[in-house]
Amino acid sequence: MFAKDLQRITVLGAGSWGTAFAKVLGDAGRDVTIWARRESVAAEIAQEHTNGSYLPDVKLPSRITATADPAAALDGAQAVVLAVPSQSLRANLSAWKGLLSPDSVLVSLAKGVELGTLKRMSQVIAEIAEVPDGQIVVVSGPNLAREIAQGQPSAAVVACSDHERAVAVQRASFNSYFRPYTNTDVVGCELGGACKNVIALSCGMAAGLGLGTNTMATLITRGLAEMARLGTKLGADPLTFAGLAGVGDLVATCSSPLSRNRTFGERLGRGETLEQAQLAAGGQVAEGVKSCTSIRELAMSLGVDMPITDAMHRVCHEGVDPRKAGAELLGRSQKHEWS
Ligand SMILES: NC(=O)C1=CN([C@@H]2O[C@H](COP(=O)(O)OP(=O)(O)OC[C@H]3O[C@@H](n4cnc5c(N)ncnc54)[C@H](O)[C@@H]3O)[C@@H](O)[C@H]2O)C=CC1
Ligand SMILES: O=C(CO)COP(=O)(O)O
Repeated sequence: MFAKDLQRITVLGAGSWGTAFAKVLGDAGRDVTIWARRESVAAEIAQEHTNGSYLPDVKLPSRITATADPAAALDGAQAVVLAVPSQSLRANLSAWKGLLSPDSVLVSLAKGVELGTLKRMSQVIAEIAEVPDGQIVVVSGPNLAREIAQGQPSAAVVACSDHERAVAVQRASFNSYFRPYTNTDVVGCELGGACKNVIALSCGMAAGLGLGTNTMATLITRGLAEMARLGTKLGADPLTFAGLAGVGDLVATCSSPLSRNRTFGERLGRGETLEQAQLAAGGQVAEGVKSCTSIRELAMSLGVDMPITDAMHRVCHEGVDPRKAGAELLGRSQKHEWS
């Protein structure tokens, strides 16, 4: 039986969002332990209550502790928040598997689709942790880590096929600046989160090319159309894409200079190479760079047309010039808005 009042929560991953979400939980009155890969980051969080590498100038609640030892971090956890990048979730979770309590609620923060398997993060978690879908909760929405860590108001979606578990995570994360809504459409929420990173790359690229608001709005709206096409083909509720995990996150990520994906795209648009943009990202993850390939493959396998995603894959991985990719997008055969 899972605990309806999730009091002891472990966050695995001390990057931007893992740390900001730990703060959300701490500010909601929960006892939080963060696992950090680096000893120095764990020590800084535990002793100074800061994580300067990822969230400079943010003070964390003193009730948050941290360790670099996963066994110590997971001891007694009623919920485990997975806050590592999508493409490393499988390897990390495989290493932690034997340390998880069978009843823990597993909360996924990652926004991506796995290369090779083309699986959503909750599918990877179900496979590796060998837990039923109803034990996995997805958090998604317009949640730029820096703004949330500063206590700026934001809402999110907490999605789980088991409504009671979604409610438990909703209660555990609700505070004066963070307002989570429940949803049972896990597929739609996960695809919204993964696909918007790719569209944010395209918006950044357009900005880097010196293009303005009309282009941006076009990419956001047509990006929404293509993610909804993929989602509904996979059984998602079309309404989800009109919500926080769809249009909400698209608008935030595509328009904010804080977005790593948008920033990455902007560098490519200005003429930097993939390697230069990666170097400038300083190790922080821009998920869209890999997800454009996995989402494109997933769409192709289902016969779903995703032209912006396809263009991003070709720019990032086939050396196509952003200007040429843009011209090709515009020159596609003419069609009805909803066909
Ligand atoms: N930063 C944000 O504003 C938001 C991020 N997300 C999603 O949350 C997930 C985690 O993102 P962030 O915390 O921002 O990432 P980040 O790059 O800031 O931190 C990643 C964390 O994972 C750890 N890690 C463990 N194994 C790793 C490996 N093999 N490679 C790289 N890092 C590894 C790193 O040490 C670090 O603590 C991503 O899927 C991202 O799309 C979702 C909402 C908001
Ligand atoms: O997911 C996010 C906001 O909701 C963060 O976007 P970036 O990963 O592009 O920074």
